[in-house]
Amino acid sequence: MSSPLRLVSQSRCFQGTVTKYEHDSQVLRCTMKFNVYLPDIKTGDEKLPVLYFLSGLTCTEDNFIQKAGALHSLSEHRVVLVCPDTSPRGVDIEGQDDAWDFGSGAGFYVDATEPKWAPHYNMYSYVTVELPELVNAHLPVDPTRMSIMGHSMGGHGALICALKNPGRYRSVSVFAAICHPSQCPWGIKAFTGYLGKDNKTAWAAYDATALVQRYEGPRLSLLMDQGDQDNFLKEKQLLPEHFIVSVENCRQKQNLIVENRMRPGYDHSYFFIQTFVEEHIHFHSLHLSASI
Ligand SMILES: N[C@@H](CCC(=O)N[C@@H](CS)C(=O)NCC(=O)O)C(=O)O
Repeated sequence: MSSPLRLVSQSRCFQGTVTKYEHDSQVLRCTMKFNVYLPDIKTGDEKLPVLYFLSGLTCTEDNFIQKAGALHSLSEHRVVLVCPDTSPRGVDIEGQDDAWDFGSGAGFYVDATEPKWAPHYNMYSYVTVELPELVNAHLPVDPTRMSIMGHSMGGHGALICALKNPGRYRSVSVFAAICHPSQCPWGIKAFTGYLGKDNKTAWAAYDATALVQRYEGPRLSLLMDQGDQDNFLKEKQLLPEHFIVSVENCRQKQNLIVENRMRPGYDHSYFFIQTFVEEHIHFHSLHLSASI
């Protein structure tokens, strides 16, 4: 059987390769691209741990892999990186390109229920089911050693993927995550559009601050980084303080190992990510290599 993954481009980088693939997504009903960094495989049957990175608003599969400076560290720690896009592409939905914070480039990692968006905007199922199944089937990764990280909207995505799937991810880390989407302008706009204005139960099911309070599952390690000069923090788009209060109120808080860092002077940009990304890769590598 031929592979569903079509090779778009490939470049060597440190002791490994960056490859862009294209495939026909069933859950998004469109052609999607994603990037993979694969450290060199030493023996034929070797399987490496895998880290998913979810990007923020306006991003594609390229931002993190090109701008974060993470590949040297991934090569050293021998961890595979998978970077998906942030929304369905090339679909025909009226208004999808009207705003930078909704529609194209802003899928918000939910499965839409509003009829206009539901046929395509299913980024939650894409990043938690369809993409990992493809990666596990066609790349040399160990499906039992999987972690997730993200930035901004992708930080929200990483948190909900981990919290909604206890035990699936070994660790989760975020840069400047949208932590309480039900109560910030970006999240309210996205949830209203994709899930419906009055569907507050569905909103809570995709909201890290609501989900973490009810978390029941094995120990989960979370690393959170936030710059104190981040304009979106000042505009109350991110609300990490709400998430931390919810962690404190979780009945099983002994199972949530949260390290929350405020970084003086840093903003929301990839310069901030570059500064701390090695610490995140090291954090994930420890969890991915631990025997459990
Ligand atoms: N639309 C605004 C803000 C978008 C923005 O800051 N996006 C963040 C994620 S929320 C990002 O990662 N942008 C892409 C980049 O910096 O490479 C702009 O373009 O200035």
